[in-house]
Amino acid sequence: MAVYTDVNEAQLSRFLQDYDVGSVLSYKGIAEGSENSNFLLHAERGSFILTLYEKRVDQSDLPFFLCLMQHLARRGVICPLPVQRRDGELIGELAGRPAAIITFLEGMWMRHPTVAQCGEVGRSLAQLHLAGADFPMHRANALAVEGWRLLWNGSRDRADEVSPGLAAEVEAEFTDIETRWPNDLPRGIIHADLFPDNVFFLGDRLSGLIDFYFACDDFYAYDVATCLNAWCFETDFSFNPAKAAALLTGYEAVRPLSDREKAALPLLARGSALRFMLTRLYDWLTIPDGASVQKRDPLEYVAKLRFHRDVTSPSTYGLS
Ligand SMILES: Nc1ncnc2c1ncn2[C@@H]1O[C@H](COP(=O)(O)OP(=O)(O)O)[C@@H](O)[C@H]1O
Ligand SMILES: N[C@@H](CCOP(=O)(O)O)C(=O)O
Repeated sequence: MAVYTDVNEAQLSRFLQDYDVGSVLSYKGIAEGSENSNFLLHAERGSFILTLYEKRVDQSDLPFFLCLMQHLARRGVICPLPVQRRDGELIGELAGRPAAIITFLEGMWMRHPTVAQCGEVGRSLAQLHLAGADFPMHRANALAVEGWRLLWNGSRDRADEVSPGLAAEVEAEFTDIETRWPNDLPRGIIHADLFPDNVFFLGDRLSGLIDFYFACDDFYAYDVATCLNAWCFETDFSFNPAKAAALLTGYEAVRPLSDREKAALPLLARGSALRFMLTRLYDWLTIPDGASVQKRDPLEYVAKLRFHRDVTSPSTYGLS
């Protein structure tokens, strides 16, 4: 689910008086998503997504996320455009939560993306990186290497409940990854969560990137590594080299990777797999069974971690 906070008609009508979108025609909660409460809103002047920001989002980050979407949309990235209130602000308050309206994007996310769609994602990711280069705001990656430790401290003692031996395996990963993590690769604004459920398609044409609520400053190649993990493995967790080659070729058609970025990819992909394994593990152990939030399988990311651990050359990903 992703409606944690309910909104009644009177509250919504009052909220919309601060916007120039006309009156409500209809609205309904959206089940997908996990962080915030989202509603599909049909108003007299169009269709929008209404988001109420919940506790997992730090309110002080909201101007960064919304101004970033505005910046990227103005530079041609196909992403939602936040709607300005009459007073020029992007954030209001609804049902006691900070709230915003963004434009609705047509399309569907792909549960089984094709090789061609992976190429489109690579291309769009590189466009996002270039378009974000002159964005004046900054946000440190709260889920960079140091942040992983905090998550791990909250789950280490129970990790073996999920898979025997997992605690020792993850400890060894931390030691290796923390020691070897690069500190001087090209960096800038990254999406940081560009999974298939955050990318819409109309056929093979990419029609939108959404969910910028993990966006931050970090290595561009780390964002590429996250996409390799999210897009280029099959449901049995096997790696699909054709999808990886297409994703990287699409990316490099817009922003070529340097030799150092390419050489770092196996380690970055391992680190990214560890990051998503840790958030999933934490949720797996802390969200009660039967809660309406969808829990994602941490073992999927253990399998990806193991795959990258054995990669000795970026050529495995289709790079020369
Ligand atoms: N701009 C948009 N256009 C169309 N649908 C959207 C848009 N933004 C969000 N959605 C819908 O809302 C769902 C949840 O959005 P998302 O930003 O991923 O939420 P969360 O941050 O809670 O994970 C998406 O899966 C999609 O169905
Ligand atoms: N993509 C992450 C979870 C974040 O969920 P989202 O609904 O905000 O995209 C994962 O798969 O672990």
